[in-house]
Amino acid sequence: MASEVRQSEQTDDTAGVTHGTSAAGAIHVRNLTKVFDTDEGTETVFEDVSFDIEPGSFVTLIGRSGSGKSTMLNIISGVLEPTEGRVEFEATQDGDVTLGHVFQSPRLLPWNTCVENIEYVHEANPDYTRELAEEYLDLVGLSNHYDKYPSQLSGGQRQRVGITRALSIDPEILVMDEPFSNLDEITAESLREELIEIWQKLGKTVFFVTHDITEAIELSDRILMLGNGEIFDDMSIDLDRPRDVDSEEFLKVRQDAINRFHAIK
Ligand SMILES: Nc1ncnc2c1ncn2[C@@H]1O[C@H](COP(=O)(O)OP(=O)(O)OP(=O)(O)O)[C@@H](O)[C@H]1O
Repeated sequence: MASEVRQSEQTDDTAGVTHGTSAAGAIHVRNLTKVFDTDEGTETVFEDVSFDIEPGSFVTLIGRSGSGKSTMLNIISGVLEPTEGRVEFEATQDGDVTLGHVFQSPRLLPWNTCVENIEYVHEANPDYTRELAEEYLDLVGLSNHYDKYPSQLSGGQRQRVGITRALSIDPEILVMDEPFSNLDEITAESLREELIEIWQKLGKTVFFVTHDITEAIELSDRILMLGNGEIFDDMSIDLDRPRDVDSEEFLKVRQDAINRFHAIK
C-alpha cells in the first residue's frame, strides 16, 4: 500500500520518511506541479507530472539547467512542498520508509571527524555504534581515514563520506543531486563505479539527478527527461553492467539519448 510522504528532517542531508507497507522503495509521483512565487511574479517549474519508480531501480532525471531537476528531487525527498500533487512511497513491513539525501557538495561538519559526521545523523538511533560508521566507511574505501577531519580529505573522499552518511541510516531510497559534478572526471568515474557496486550490493532505490547524459547512461536502468515543465521522454537503458562508455553499443545508446533529448523544443 502506498503512503504519502511526510518528512521529518534528521539533518540537512537526510530526510526520514515514515508510513505505508510492502514493495519498499517504490516511489509514485502523482500530478506534481511546482510554482514559485518571486518578486518578479510566479514561475511554474513543472505541471501535472506523474511517474512511478520501481523498488531497487536506478532512475536518473536529466534536463537542462533550470528545467527543475533539483526542485523535483527536493519535493521527492520532502525538502520542498509541491504546489499541487503528491509523492507516495511504498514502505517496509514495519511501515517505515527511510530516505537518504546526497547533495552536490557533501556538507560535512568541519569540526567533526569522518566517524563523527556519521555519528551525527544517528543521534536518535539507540543501535548506533562506532563499528557501524566504520563498516560504512570501509564500504567506500575510507578504512584509513576514520578519524580525519573534512579538511584533511580530498574532494572525492569528502563526497564518499557524504554518501556513506546517507547510506548509514539504511534507507530504502537514496536521492542524489549531481553528487559528482564538483569532482574531477577521474575521481567522478571511480565514484560512479563504486556507487554501482554499492547499489548492486545493497539494492536501494536510487533517484539521481544530473545534466550529464553519459553519466546517466552509465549509471541508470532508466532515464527520465525533464523539459518545458514536463517529463518529455522516459528511456530504458538495457546495457549490461559494468558499462564500457567507449563501447560501440554504449555510444549507440548515447546517440539515441542525445537525439531524444534534443527532440524537446
Ligand atoms: N526557492 C526558489 N524560489 C524561486 N524560484 C526558484 C527556487 N528554486 C528554484 N527556482 C527556480 O526554479 C527553476 C528550476 O530550478 P532547479 O534548481 O530545480 O533547476 P535544475 O534543473 O536543478 O537546474 P541546475 O541544473 O542548473 O541545477 C529555476 O528557474 C529556478 O530559478
